[in-house]
Amino acid sequence: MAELCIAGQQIEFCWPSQSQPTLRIPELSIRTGERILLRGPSGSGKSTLLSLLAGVNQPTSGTLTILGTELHRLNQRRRDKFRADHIGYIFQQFNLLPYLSVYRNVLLACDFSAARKQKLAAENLSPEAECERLLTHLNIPKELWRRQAATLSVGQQQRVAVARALIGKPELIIADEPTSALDTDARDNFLSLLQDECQSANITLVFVTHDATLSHHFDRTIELTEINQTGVSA
Ligand SMILES: Nc1ncnc2c1ncn2[C@@H]1O[C@H](COP(=O)(O)OP(=O)(O)OP(=O)(O)O)[C@@H](O)[C@H]1O
Repeated sequence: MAELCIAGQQIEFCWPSQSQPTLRIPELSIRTGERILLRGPSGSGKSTLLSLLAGVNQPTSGTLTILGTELHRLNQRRRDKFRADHIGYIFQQFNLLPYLSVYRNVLLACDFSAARKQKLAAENLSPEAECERLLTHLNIPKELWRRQAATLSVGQQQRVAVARALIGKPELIIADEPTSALDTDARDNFLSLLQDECQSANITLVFVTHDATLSHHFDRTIELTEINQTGVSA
């Protein structure tokens, strides 16, 4: 059986301010290298589940293992390090540092992770060379690399955020609706580039969207309303 990147049993999560759990998921298995579309209506708990996968929040009960590690057993400092080393996160609003250059924004992910730098070094790559390869593959013209990130278009910022998530080949990429501001052509192009990079490095991808028309880009779609036994709350 293929190795699991994500394995969860009886995962339950309740926000401290809420009386009912947002998530109650009996079983969640995602194989290494699988590219998953996670879908569900607004308020169904997609971002909440991503926060558990990234170790930002911990399940209230049950077990959740990411790359063989139960993140809730780590202290905050080791969880942050685990995330920097092994997980690339693409946020809905990209979260680039607006006054830093495109180039520095991408390299930042390596500044925070010796493991990412080591992985590149093992392939005789410098972070700078990999940054340039990714920006080129993601169609960011060279004349933009020294510009402040905030001066780029939304679509360009989105691709810079992908380069930052991918640099140093983390094992897991989590993307929280990064395509919502794109038109259909730009979205398909963006997804193809992201998929290419994940496929070539055997990176597991968990990609959240409302949009069912994107499912053909992925190996498998998980409908949150089907696996979550609390039902939809919105
Ligand atoms: N920080 C928080 N504190 C308390 N409750 C929260 C918090 N974040 C989310 N929730 C609640 O958890 C439930 C699921 O929210 P979540 O953001 O995970 O849904 P979603 O599926 O990602 O929605 P959307 O598609 O609109 O982004 C909602 O009822 C929401 O009110």
